[in-house]
Amino acid sequence: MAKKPYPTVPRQFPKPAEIFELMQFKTPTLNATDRRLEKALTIADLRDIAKRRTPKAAFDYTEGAAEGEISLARARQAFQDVEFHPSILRNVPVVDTTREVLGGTSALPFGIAPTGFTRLMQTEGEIAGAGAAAAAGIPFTLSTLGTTSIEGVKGANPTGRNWFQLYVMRDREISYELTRRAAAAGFDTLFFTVDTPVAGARLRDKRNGFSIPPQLTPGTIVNAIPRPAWWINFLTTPKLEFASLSTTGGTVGEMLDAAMDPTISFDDLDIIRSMWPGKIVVKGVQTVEDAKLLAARGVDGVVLSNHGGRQLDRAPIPFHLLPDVVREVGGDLEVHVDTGIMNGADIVASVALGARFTLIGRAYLYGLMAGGRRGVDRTISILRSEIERTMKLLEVSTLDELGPQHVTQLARLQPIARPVQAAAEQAVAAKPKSVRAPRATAAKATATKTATATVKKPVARTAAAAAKATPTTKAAPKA
Ligand SMILES: Cc1cc2nc3c(=O)[nH]c(=O)nc-3n(C[C@H](O)[C@H](O)[C@H](O)COP(=O)(O)O)c2cc1C
Repeated sequence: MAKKPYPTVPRQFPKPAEIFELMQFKTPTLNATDRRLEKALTIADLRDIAKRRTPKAAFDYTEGAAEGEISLARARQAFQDVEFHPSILRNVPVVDTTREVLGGTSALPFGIAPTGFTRLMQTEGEIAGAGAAAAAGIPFTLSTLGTTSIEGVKGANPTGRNWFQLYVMRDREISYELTRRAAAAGFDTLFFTVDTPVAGARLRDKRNGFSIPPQLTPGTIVNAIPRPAWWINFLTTPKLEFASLSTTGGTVGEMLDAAMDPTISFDDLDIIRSMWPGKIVVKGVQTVEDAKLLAARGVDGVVLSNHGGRQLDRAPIPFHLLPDVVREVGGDLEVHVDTGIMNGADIVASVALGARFTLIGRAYLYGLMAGGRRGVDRTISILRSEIERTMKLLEVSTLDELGPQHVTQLARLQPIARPVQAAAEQAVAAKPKSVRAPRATAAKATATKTATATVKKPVARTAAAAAKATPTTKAAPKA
């Protein structure tokens, strides 16, 4: 045979031992839920499973946000627009993900956010959430609109950390009584939610005709056929209802509107604070100015949050607020952040920019809908491995080593407040000062002044945003 003009790999007969080596099959997972969950590698995968298994109205109630759902989309986008700056050769064989938060420890830098009507998503509801949190060593937050009682959650997480989220309602006594019960049950922190003076417009609920309690219509029956497990769970477990409130029917939005009080104020915060023996955190802070007011009032923490986009649409992106708020009040109180977290790397980025802690809402609920308690365990384990992997790739061994040098927030939408203010300032400067304005003009001048003052704050933020890295300066680490 003619010699080949290039080197070749020698050929042989297949060896049985080598074939056998290739045939080491994995023992099959017998439990169907585990089998399903094993295939979920990301929170987005859990979401896909959740969507297949949950009736449309319940899934949409969970996944949906307010109006055009722009707040949520932007918050998620902001996390995707993170650029990380890894260090190298720092010898990091293991990472420590524990975090001191609000006077206690959490094994991971996130906890489970308060969510209302949770047993709608899957019948195990808060019991699954609190149990999974207990197993993982992270805090669980029970909502005022929860479907399991304060004492029921304590039973599911007897030795771990439980937090209680409070809505101050029209009937103040209901809120005061819940506060007393949560304190008596040993919940260590109260989250006072302030972004819900009225309900946001959850249009999916309206379109789906979703009401409390859920009603059977021809549409829901057709939708139920491919989702028998959810219905079997629903019909064979205790009635789905709010554990701490009696409801009057209608959508969740209509119920919220009936229960909430748009007149709540800082005085209510002071009253609740005087009643609560533990730590108090205000959830739903959306401006630097409000964070400063709260720091001056001595609260223990704030959650930068727009309620997962379920309240005001086109609200500020909490993750973008983070550096400014941390700079202004980070020395006085703990700054937490939520809305849009779908990946452990989102949590790492938040910690790097100064968040003491983060909360997960839908990421937890997707797991719950995908597989009850096991699904929530899966959510936590996915996020844990993403956090650990990101830390190892950044070559930091503790969360405290993370800093702004590790993250650039790439700007996508630039505020245009600056030219507006510049024009207003120019107009004021152009006015001859020596001429005494007649009455009407004086009134106009005052109006211009007010307009200038109101655009000033966004401009200050604009300047801060501009100082953040933009796509053109993206290689520069954030100061
Ligand atoms: C279905 C659902 C119900 C919620 N219910 C409450 C609630 O009762 N009280 C509250 O303070 N926040 C509530 N939230 C907001 C969450 O606590 C959290 O701020 C939000 O989910 C974070 O955004 P994410 O879902 O993108 O993680 C709810 C969120 C969802 C998705």
